[in-house]
Amino acid sequence: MIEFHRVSKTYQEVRALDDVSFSVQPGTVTGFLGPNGAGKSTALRILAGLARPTSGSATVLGLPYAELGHPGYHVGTLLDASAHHPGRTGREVLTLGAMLLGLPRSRVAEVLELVGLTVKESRRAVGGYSLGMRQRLGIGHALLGRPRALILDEPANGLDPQGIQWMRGLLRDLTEAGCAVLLSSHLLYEVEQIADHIVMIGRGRVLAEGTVAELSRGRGLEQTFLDLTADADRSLA
Ligand SMILES: Nc1ncnc2c1ncn2[C@@H]1O[C@H](COP(=O)(O)OP(=O)(O)OP(=O)(O)O)[C@@H](O)[C@H]1O
Repeated sequence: MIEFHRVSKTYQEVRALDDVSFSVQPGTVTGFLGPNGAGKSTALRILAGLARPTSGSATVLGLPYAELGHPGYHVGTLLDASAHHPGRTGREVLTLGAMLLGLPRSRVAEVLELVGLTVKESRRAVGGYSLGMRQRLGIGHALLGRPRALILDEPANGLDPQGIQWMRGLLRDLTEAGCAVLLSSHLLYEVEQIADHIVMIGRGRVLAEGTVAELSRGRGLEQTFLDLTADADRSLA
């Protein structure tokens, strides 16, 4: 459902992505893990049509994002939880999103409930939201059109343990309904709790992919991650 095929991206001197290929199947959560600067956001931005690959292709439902008709009905994106205007209320942000998609206002109330924001909170300006509340709002915004694919950049940032548990439940419900979820993080523990499948990236290259059990190799995901990213650093030093 989500497919990266030999994607490379170069910014002047920096090779942010180097021949990246992997796919995300319907009904699964894929955790996209990598240290700072590994290329995660670049890959997700390319998938969401916000940056062009230097070569290769990234598609959702077989098409590049820009070629999807009514993308909000197919793909939900959360790339920056702080992207919304700080002076707007959470309810206004969702209402504008619903209007753009031609959805009834009743969808706003449904989404608020889905992401656990109260009526009172929804009437406050987003500038006064905690990071966790902004993440919930951003996830709600991504879900407005009931998309079949979700792209989430660092959605666990700022969520407390209850928030992580809530997100795990939400993503489980979505994947049971057939949704494909790609989420990036450098928070290993959170990804381990949430993802069915993991793609590890370092220095713009896919270092490994598989289930948590496969990648843990009996020594834990964290050790695998540290070893692989150190090897990638050494090979490019
Ligand atoms: N617009 C840009 N112009 C120049 N270089 C960029 C640009 N965007 C990203 N880069 C570089 O590309 C590389 C990958 O960055 P990217 O933000 O994709 O990594 P990341 O894995 O998301 O990191 P983090 O976990 O810190 O958010 C970095 O070296 C970064 O400096």
